[in-house]
Amino acid sequence: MTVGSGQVYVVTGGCGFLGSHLVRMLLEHEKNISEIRVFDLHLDESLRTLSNDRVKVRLISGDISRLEDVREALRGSHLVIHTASLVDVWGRVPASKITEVNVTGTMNVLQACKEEEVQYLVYTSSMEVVGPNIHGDHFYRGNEDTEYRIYHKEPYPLSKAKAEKLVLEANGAKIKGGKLLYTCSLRPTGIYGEGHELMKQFHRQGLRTGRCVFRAIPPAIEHGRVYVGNVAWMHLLAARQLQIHPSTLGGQVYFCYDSSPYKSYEDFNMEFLSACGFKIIGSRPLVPYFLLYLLALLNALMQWVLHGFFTYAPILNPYTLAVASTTFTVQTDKAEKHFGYQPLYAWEEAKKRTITWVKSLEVSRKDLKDVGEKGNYCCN
Ligand SMILES: NC(=O)c1ccc[n+]([C@@H]2O[C@H](COP(=O)([O-])OP(=O)(O)OC[C@H]3O[C@@H](n4cnc5c(N)ncnc54)[C@H](O)[C@@H]3O)[C@@H](O)[C@H]2O)c1
Ligand SMILES: C[C@@H](CO)CCC[C@@H](C)[C@H]1CC[C@H]2[C@@H]3[C@H](O)C=C4C[C@@H](O)CC[C@]4(C)[C@H]3CC[C@]12C
Repeated sequence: MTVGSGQVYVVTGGCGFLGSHLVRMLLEHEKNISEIRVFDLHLDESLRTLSNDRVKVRLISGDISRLEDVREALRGSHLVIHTASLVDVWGRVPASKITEVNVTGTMNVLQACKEEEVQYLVYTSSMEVVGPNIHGDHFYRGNEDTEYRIYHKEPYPLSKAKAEKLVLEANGAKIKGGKLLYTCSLRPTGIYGEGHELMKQFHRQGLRTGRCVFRAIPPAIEHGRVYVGNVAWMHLLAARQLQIHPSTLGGQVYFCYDSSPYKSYEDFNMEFLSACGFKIIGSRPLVPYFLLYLLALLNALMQWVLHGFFTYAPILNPYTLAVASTTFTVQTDKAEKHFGYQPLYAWEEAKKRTITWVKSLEVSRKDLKDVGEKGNYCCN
């Protein structure tokens, strides 16, 4: 295999949901690279096979919270896309671990950039660095300048906000050799698409309830969603343009957006699940909000009681309920203005791809155990 003399990109968390899409996106659309280093705690060996004549995909097993691992991965590279993170809003992982990976890990990436002379860093942040807040203030089609009462209490958003602040503060810092470091931060809303773990859970849950989804959230609550392919595309463009126009992109934050429709979390999921015969029951929530809130509180109490015996971490807790029940949607064109971003996938294409993937879950489940739901496999 002959590999050219292009740039070397490091993708931390490159085996994750977003990370693996990003690696594929770089391979297909970024002509200027000769090596992609996929740095992750848990390696997905299938990515190795993506190497081609032009680009080598190198899998590096390492822990972002260990500076030495990060330094080694970054040595001799040109640019880092830092997506590695512990994504947990359910209490599956202790808060200290989330901080260690998300905050200390990001400090390590910054430190390694300085010591290993890597000039460019694109950070995957989250809408959660802004909100929704626990007061339930709606953020209705806002942009990067919209005023909002930012209030963080939960470990995940708190850690993402701290990490993003560190990343932005590091913009313009001197690195070894005297050059400057340039950083920017991308803030996706709820990402969806092929490989989305939570969608798998909702799909499994729906099969258990006879392909019925019981409406819990008022349909008027808008929840921002963005297709994973477009998030990856925006990372690619940001990485490219950060090097060409560092003074424009450096130190900036950008929401990740595309043409996905503004809908409630449940109605949006139904865009895909309905293609597999799922139905949403109720045009309004079937359970009053206060009961749902009590259930969420009960779940939190159970988690606390059972702590030490086993990890009880159901999908519904007071925080996830607050996020799902508060409008948070983005309408902006900052990324378009600053670096020419336009979604690569139109909504219809993103939807088609996601439906194909959701349908493939049905096939694999059927192959696995032929679950005795015969006749229920009624994908259109
Ligand atoms: N999923 C979403 O809806 C969403 C929305 C906004 C932002 N984000 C952000 O996007 C990024 C990617 O999220 P995702 O949904 O693909 O999550 P993911 O869990 O699928 O991917 C994260 C990856 O990071 C790796 N990782 C975790 N701890 C590590 C460690 N100590 N060292 C090295 N690697 C480690 C994991 O193994 C995993 O492959 C994260 O930064 C997340 O905060 C996600
Ligand atoms: C009340 C339930 C009835 O069906 C629905 C609960 C749904 C919640 C579990 C999810 C609703 C919104 C999600 C979050 C959002 O999409 C954005 C996120 C940002 C990202 O950085 C991490 C994931 C998440 C926090 C995501 C998590 C799951 C929800 C809270």
